[in-house]
Amino acid sequence: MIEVTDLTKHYLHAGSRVAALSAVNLRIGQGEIYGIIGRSGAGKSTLIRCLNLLERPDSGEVRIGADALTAYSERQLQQRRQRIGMVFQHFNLLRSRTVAANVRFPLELAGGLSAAQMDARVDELLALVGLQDHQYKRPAQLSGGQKQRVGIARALANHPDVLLCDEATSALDPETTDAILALLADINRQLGLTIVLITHDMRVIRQLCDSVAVLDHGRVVEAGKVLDVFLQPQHAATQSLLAETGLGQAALQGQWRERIGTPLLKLTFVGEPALQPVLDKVGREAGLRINLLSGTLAEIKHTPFGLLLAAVVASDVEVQALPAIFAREGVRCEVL
Ligand SMILES: Nc1ncnc2c1ncn2[C@@H]1O[C@H](COP(=O)(O)OP(=O)(O)OP(=O)(O)O)[C@@H](O)[C@H]1O
Repeated sequence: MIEVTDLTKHYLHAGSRVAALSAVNLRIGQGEIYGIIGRSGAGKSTLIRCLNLLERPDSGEVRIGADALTAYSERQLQQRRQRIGMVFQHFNLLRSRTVAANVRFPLELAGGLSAAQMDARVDELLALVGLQDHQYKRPAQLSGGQKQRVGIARALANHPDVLLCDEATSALDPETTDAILALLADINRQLGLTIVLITHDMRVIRQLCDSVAVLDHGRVVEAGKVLDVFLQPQHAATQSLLAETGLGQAALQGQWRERIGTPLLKLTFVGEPALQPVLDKVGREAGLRINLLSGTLAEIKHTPFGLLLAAVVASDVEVQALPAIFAREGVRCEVL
């Protein structure tokens, strides 16, 4: 469990104090993949760097398991950081070293293993990230995705209990991003490792994370299970980030409410109902014609979900009865 309590951080800029983080609280469960999302300047980098105390907060506490990192001396922190892996946006590989030597580097720094033990560990890590055949190459001879695989192998070298990912896929194309996200999901499953990542991309959150916190102007404005936050976003910052993905209520509602002039239904399907012809069934049962205006079918971490906007020509009484009818089919219906 990672617990962040009342974390505050200011920077001095041109003689004035800029609040980068204001009273941030997070609870991240053991083995969870936890995403922190926000726009540029929201405080994401500052927050992730405060988690391993690369950045000292002004006040507040960071605990990882039983360790209160904020109370540690620099020397104690150096030791503890060896079990906090970090993956960077621009990989941060040593150019003069081979792939194997990059992965070996943190083992050399930590000490305690013989050369043969380090070699065996490097082989194991390269197999885990699928780079067995590239161990003698140098970073310049690798693709972006392969470089990030080296970065991930290096971060895992000393058996960390937490992996921090700082925009780990934002320098990669969409296909390579998918492959790296799949690798991180696989590592989380295989090793039971807690992963905390920062991103500005809701797609990363949707594909990979169990929980999410939305950061806005240095504050956590919303946090919870990804499914809940996606389907019922409470804060304007979350709604605006979701709208860009086509999954937000704002994008669904848009101008249509005014123009169509009939009640609109927002229908949310999670799991099996997302794949069933529920709209047709309910329309027949209620004797109403439901006109589909827009819709999305997607997955949140392998759970299918659908978000539909529909218009219905019906009396007020008939419309008010619809949420209960849809609920029987496992679909949430809101009359907008
Ligand atoms: N070293 C610094 N000195 C002064 N101000 C800083 C410093 N680092 C960050 N800030 C300010 O703190 C705030 C949060 O910055 P931070 O880099 O954490 O945001 P971010 O969400 O990671 O942004 P991005 O996505 O653009 O990297 C911003 O207003 C930024 O200008």
